[in-house]
Amino acid sequence: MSDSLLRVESLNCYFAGLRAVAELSFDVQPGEIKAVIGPNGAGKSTLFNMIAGVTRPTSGEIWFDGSRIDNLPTFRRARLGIARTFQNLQIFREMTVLENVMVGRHMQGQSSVMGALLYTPALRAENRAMTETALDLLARFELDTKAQVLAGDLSFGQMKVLELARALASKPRLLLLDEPAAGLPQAEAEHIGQIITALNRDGMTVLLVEHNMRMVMSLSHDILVLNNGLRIAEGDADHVRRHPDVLAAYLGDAEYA
Ligand SMILES: Nc1ncnc2c1ncn2[C@@H]1O[C@H](COP(=O)(O)OP(=O)(O)OP(=O)(O)O)[C@@H](O)[C@H]1O
Repeated sequence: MSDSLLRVESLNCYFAGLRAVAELSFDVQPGEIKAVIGPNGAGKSTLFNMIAGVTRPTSGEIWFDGSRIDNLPTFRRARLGIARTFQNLQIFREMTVLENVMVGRHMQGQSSVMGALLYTPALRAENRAMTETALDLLARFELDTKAQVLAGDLSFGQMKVLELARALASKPRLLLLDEPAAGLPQAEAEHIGQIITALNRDGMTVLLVEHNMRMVMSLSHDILVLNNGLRIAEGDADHVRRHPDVLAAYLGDAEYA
């Protein structure tokens, strides 16, 4: 569809003959929360990495807001408005919480290299504005009281929230969330789910990979199910939950109860 924010077309990824993603096509519409699920080894991370620009597709196309992006380096995709979080947190533990968010915010900074070297008034003003925006973000996630705390001293759940805040600091249009609930007890997973839902209500488009089925089923508008690199189902929670191929793929998987 032409009004998609993200379009994946006939995407393939082979690793030395092993098919990780095969002939995969799908759309993400602006304003939707779409989840990608599937058993271990289904190809979810490979797909995510191809969209973020970490893994090069063997063939196929990826389009973002009308532009083809599969040949662009990661930072160009980020500048176009794609932000991501990582399954294994990538927090700077020796930096403060505020500094971690500022790192994300600097992606959008406009000052020139010369301006940065001379620390011009324009850069000072930009930095001030960035700090305020970062503090606003932290307040939104109830982390403002921790702004000056070292990120490494946060609880695991707070680090997950911080990573989300940092991704948002670049003011993305598409948020790629790689297992945002991984490693969290259900109550904290629900808190993350509420944050994602609130962001989406404010207009954020989200594509997430997640094993926590309760979270996926409760917040996704659309769910894409992969198995062995292939799409086996796509649709809303009710459709996916009842799909015979999905049930067969997850047979014996305790997480999908
Ligand atoms: N860099 C790589 N080199 C070789 N094979 C890889 C590489 N990355 C992934 N694979 C293989 O591709 C297939 C898909 O893996 P992928 O990590 O994308 O699955 P996944 O759905 O994310 O699994 P999980 O839920 O366990 O994270 C697997 O068979 C995996 O072993």
